[in-house]
Amino acid sequence: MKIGVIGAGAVGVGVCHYTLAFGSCSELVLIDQQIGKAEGEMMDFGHANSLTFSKNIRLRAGDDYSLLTDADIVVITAGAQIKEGQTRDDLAEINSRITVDIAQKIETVAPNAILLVVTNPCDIATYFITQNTGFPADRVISAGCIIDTARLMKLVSEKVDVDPKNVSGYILGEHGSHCFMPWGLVGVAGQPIDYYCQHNGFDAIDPQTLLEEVKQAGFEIFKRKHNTTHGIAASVFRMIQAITIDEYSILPVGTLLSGHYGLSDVVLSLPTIVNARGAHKVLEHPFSETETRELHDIAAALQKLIREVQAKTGLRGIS
Ligand SMILES: NC(=O)c1ccc[n+]([C@@H]2O[C@H](COP(=O)([O-])OP(=O)(O)OC[C@H]3O[C@@H](n4cnc5c(N)ncnc54)[C@H](O)[C@@H]3O)[C@@H](O)[C@H]2O)c1
Repeated sequence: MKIGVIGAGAVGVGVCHYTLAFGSCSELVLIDQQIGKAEGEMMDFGHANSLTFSKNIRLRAGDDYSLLTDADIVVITAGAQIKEGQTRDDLAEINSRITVDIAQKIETVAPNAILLVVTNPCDIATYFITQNTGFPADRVISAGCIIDTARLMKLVSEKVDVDPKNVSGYILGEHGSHCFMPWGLVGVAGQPIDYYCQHNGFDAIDPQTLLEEVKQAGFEIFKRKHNTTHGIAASVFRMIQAITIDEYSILPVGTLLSGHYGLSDVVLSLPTIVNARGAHKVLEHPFSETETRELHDIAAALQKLIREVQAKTGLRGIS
């Protein structure tokens, strides 16, 4: 298994760290336009190879895409980072150009790779990659709402005093402000969350307040340390594991919809089975009328942004 990471910034290095510490691959390649940054990080990681718990993974770094030849998975984290006061959508034009250019370069050397797109706005970037490269849609996956769902689990766990891993539920839609939370899917140990609170002495949780907390969680971190790294790196590692182990894991990742819920020409996060071949299947859930309307409204908002980016960049998009 050969894994590539594009972008030796905070997120890319975090993904490398998880992969080296907990993952399993024979070769890890870090690419950045700042060649010294990529090389320095890999030299630094390489010193862990001498320690007994470390796997002797071949480490490569540089700015040359031929290093990625025949890579199985490539994680794209390169691009502009949000500045204070900006939203993820403010990066749409610049990062769509950057990520499409990167994906086209990857295609020349690793056409069978599965691409995991992290660069924000990740669902828009993923959309443009599917439209401007030959990668099939099931092999271009946005990290989407995995991190938002992890934040939901953590927030609920703190309110009801349990391990976040015992909290179920999903944030779906866009990784950003256009997301929604099907309340009927939020629960603890199989119990609906309202029932759990009522029977275990906890105050009822207000869904709107909770959703707002989830949306703000990234910005709260950003205000303090000017990036978010550990949660997103762990989310990407979760995707890498689902692929390398052929786990058929159901993850709230973003994929190009083709008729699901009556939607096409947009990348949205929905519970999706991920296996060794990529996004195997998007699950169709019996959402309420309100939730289905929310999903369609989110799709419309993203398609508006796609059209704006298309007009400014000339990238292929919605016809
Ligand atoms: N999807 C998510 O949940 C999520 C979470 C956190 C961050 N992000 C996004 O991930 C991206 C990276 O964040 P970061 O904190 O690592 O940023 P960073 O600024 O620390 O690193 C970005 C790296 O990309 C490199 N780069 C830029 N353009 C490049 C190109 N064309 N080719 C090669 N390398 C290039 C830069 O040299 C830099 O090293 C940002 O877009 C950020 O918004 C997404």
